Amino acid sequence: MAEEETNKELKKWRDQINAVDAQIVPLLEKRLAAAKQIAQIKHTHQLALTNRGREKEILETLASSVNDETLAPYIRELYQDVFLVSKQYQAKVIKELQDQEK
Ligand SMILES: O=C(O)C(=O)C[C@]1(C(=O)O)C=C[C@@H](O)C=C1
Repeated sequence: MAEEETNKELKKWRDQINAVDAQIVPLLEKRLAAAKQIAQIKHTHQLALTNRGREKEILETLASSVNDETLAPYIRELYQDVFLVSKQYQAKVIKELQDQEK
C-alpha cells in the first residue's frame, strides 16, 4: 500500500476511534455518577467498598452480551479496570464524607 493510502486508512480508523470515544466518555461519566451515589449509601450503611458478587454478576452479563466471542476476555480485562477506577473514586468520595464528620 502506498504511504498516502496507508495514512488515509489510518486516519479513517482513528476517526472511528474518536467517534466511539466521544460516545463512551459521557457514558463513563454517567457510570461514575451512579458509583458516587452508591458510595454515599455504602458510607451511610458502613458497607464494604468491594462487592465481588456484584462484579461477578456484571462480568457474566457482559460475557453473555458480547457479539464477538474472541473479544470476551478483553471486555473482561477492561471491566476489571473499570471496577478498579470506580472503587478508587468511591474511596475518595467516602473519605471526603468521613472527613466532613470529624
Ligand atoms: O454495585 C456496587 O456496589 C458498586 O459499588 C458499583 C461497582 C461498579 O463499579 O460496578 C463498584 C464496586 C463494587 O465492587 C461493585 C460494583
